[in-house]
Amino acid sequence: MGTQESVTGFTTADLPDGRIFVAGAFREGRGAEIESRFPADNSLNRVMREAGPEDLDEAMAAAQQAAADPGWRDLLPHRRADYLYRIGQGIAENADRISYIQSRDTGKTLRETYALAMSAAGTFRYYAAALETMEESITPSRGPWMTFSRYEPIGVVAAITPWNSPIASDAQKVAPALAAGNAVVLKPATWSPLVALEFARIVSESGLPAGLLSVLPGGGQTIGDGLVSHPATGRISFTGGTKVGHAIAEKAAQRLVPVSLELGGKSPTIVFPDADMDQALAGILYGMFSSSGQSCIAGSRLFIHRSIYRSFLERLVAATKELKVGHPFDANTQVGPLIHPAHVASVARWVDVARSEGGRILTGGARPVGDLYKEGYYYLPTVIDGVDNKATICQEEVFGPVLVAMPFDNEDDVIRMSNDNQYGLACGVWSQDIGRAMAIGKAITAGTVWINTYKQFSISTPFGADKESGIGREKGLEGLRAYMRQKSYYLGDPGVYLPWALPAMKDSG
Ligand SMILES: NC(=O)C1=CN([C@@H]2O[C@H](COP(=O)(O)OP(=O)(O)OC[C@H]3O[C@@H](n4cnc5c(N)ncnc54)[C@H](O)[C@@H]3O)[C@@H](O)[C@H]2O)C=CC1
Ligand SMILES: CN(C=O)/C=C(\CC(=O)O)C(=O)O
Repeated sequence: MGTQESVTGFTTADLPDGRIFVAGAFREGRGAEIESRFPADNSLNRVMREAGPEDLDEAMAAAQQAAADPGWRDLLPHRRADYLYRIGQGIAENADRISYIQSRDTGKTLRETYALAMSAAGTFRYYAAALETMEESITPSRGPWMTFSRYEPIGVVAAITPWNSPIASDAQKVAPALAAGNAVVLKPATWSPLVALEFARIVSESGLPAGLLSVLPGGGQTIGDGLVSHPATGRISFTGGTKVGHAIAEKAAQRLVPVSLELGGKSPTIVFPDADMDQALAGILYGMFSSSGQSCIAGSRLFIHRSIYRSFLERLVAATKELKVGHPFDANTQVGPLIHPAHVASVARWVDVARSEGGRILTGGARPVGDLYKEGYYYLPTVIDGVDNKATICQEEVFGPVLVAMPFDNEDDVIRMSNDNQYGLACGVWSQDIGRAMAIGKAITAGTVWINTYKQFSISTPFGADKESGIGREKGLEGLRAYMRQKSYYLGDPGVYLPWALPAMKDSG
């Protein structure tokens, strides 16, 4: 793979050395030994030790101490912003390196991982700017006092992230949590431990006081569960699968710890006959098969109006066959490998489920063959039809490059089918009748509606959903408030003496 590696300007020597980041220092973890491997060819990234329970306890103690330190707790917002600006600048200056490390971690293409790195840099800049401009609120007085809200830090935030877009999801939690004046203990996914450690290096170089961030790669059942259960955890911010989200929410409920949950999806995309077909085709391919389909918002259920079903589906299948499935370092690659062999097997099992339900595999449905693919964790972009919306393959999240297409007859029909699903994360509508598209978007249960576009993100726009797709919102100012505690103040007017009892109630007789 040397030739591919050389195009990056980096080698595996540039990968983080695998030490975890605890209370401002890098050191070997005291947990299990793991291997991090490159999904493109199964080559070794690092052998490292994950965090152990002792590391978690030390990180949490340091976080508590750092959060309570007046030097941080009482720091004025624009001074906290200085740290976030420095971290954002550090990420931007190291974007190529972060991109390489994240690609080695996850198998995502360099184009995708560079975009995620710059997204993370923008996230830190956005929340720094928010800190400098966010206003508190004086509420209309209803008595001889002035009323206003103050927003205070929570204390220690447990941030738990998935493997599909680690640097972006790490930043979307750590930046607002620090901006709000908290300390953060971050646990990245077991399958993508390295880029979070590069992130830790950049944060460390920003001069952020020790203890305010620790990064503990470790198992979900050990470090993840330990974070959720730890008495010092004041808020849990989780992104991952719905099943784990439920488990975390149940644990958090025992201590009434607030949670934000960014979970799974099975998002519908709808194509009307008046859509710009070329635009819709490009958007649907990107919305489904970029990130190799490993995206929470992947448009994995495609509803095509019956009048154009055959013609549009034929174009879609032909275009899917043309997608470049290749090495993540190849600039022409559109679809790279999946994260892990176990995930390839999971995706293949879902395609077998579709077959068992009468699904027709119109393209894909297998691993690619050829020297390039034999060591990597590849799976072909797959399009299936011939099943109805009640089928398991239409109800469950695959989190891989598998699209299911179905016809619809009218707006009521497609709204009903779109909502007939446990998830409610996102939806896409392709129509040049914007009034209709807005009405469809309003009627579908989804946290994000894309109209004549798809899978576009902005840190200034809240993201999240309901039903089995989560609780709460990330990004935007809502994403900042989530890491604060609102406190109401009543400031009594001078010289006003409160009557002993409230004015007598009017005689109700
Ligand atoms: N809604 C959103 O914004 C996003 C949602 N996702 C979802 O994430 C999933 C794929 O990511 P995975 O890492 O496979 O999800 P996962 O749920 O298996 O793991 C997510 C994180 O939780 C940890 N974890 C696992 N069990 C835990 C437990 N009992 N207690 C605490 N932590 C635990 C894991 O180690 C990992 O760090 C998909 O369902 C996808 O839809 C992914 C990206 C964005
Ligand atoms: C939530 N989200 C982006 O904000 C999801 C993404 C892209 C990313 O993580 O940046 C995804 O699932 O691919």
